[in-house]
Amino acid sequence: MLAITDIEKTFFAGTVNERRALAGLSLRLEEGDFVTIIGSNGAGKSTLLNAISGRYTVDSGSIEIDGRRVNRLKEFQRAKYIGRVFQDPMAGTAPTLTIEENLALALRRGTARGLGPSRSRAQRERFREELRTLELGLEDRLGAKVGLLSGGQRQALSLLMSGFTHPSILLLDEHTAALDPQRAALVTDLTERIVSQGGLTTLMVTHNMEQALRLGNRLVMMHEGRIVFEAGEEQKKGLTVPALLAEFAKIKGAQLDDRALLA
Ligand SMILES: Nc1ncnc2c1ncn2[C@@H]1O[C@H](COP(=O)(O)OP(=O)(O)OP(=O)(O)O)[C@@H](O)[C@H]1O
Repeated sequence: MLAITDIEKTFFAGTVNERRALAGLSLRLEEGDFVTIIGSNGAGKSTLLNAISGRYTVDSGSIEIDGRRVNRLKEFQRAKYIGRVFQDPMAGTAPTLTIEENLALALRRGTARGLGPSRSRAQRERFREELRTLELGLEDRLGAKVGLLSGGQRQALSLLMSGFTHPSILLLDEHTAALDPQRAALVTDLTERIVSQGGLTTLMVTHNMEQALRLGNRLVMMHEGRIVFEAGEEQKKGLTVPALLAEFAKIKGAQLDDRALLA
């Protein structure tokens, strides 16, 4: 469960560069909710994810994860509740470690216990099985350094690792945006599978409206640090890209030809 109440974040307050990135935003996700977030450039989407993860502290308001207020916790202290896959494929995995070592680290983080040698063979078999489902041929490359993998392969691995740790909240920050269309489609499919298999409570930022409509059970649109449109489970099923554009056009000052939102 994630409960965000009336959060504010202003960068460079009181200077000519002042930017009010979050302007009294509230959002609540129940266990298993998968919410997609769309919005124009500078709407505050990344700031919202950074506020949840603890990269930025908010100026006011509260953030609760599973009923616990986390405002004062540092990013590394929140990490045990939060999984995150970034736009940059280089960000989510340890490049100098092998695929097996990365997966083992994720698994250990999730279960909080070490593995004896007798379990390591079973563990390796489990990794092979899991990797096979990605259909990227990684099951035969357990000893390969992750730094040698392609962007799509690394994003797929990051998602798999998120499934292992079973975070209270999974944050996906335009995690398919840097991939070519074919790999983006593969990672989108994988996202759907891992989130639904794990019943993960998930927030996904995307500029791709088709993806925002296809994935998740709820959708929110942000503009100028606020949520300006929200579609629940039933409403989302009936939504189309033109309908979303029409909603966006209703917002004061918004341009229908906003390239970022149309992408
Ligand atoms: N570290 C920072 N320092 C100063 N200003 C920032 C910082 N991070 C974000 N901002 C500002 O806060 C506002 C919201 O930015 P944010 O990156 O959250 O938007 P976004 O919705 O993720 O945009 P995009 O779709 O372009 O990634 C913008 O005006 C941005 O310039």
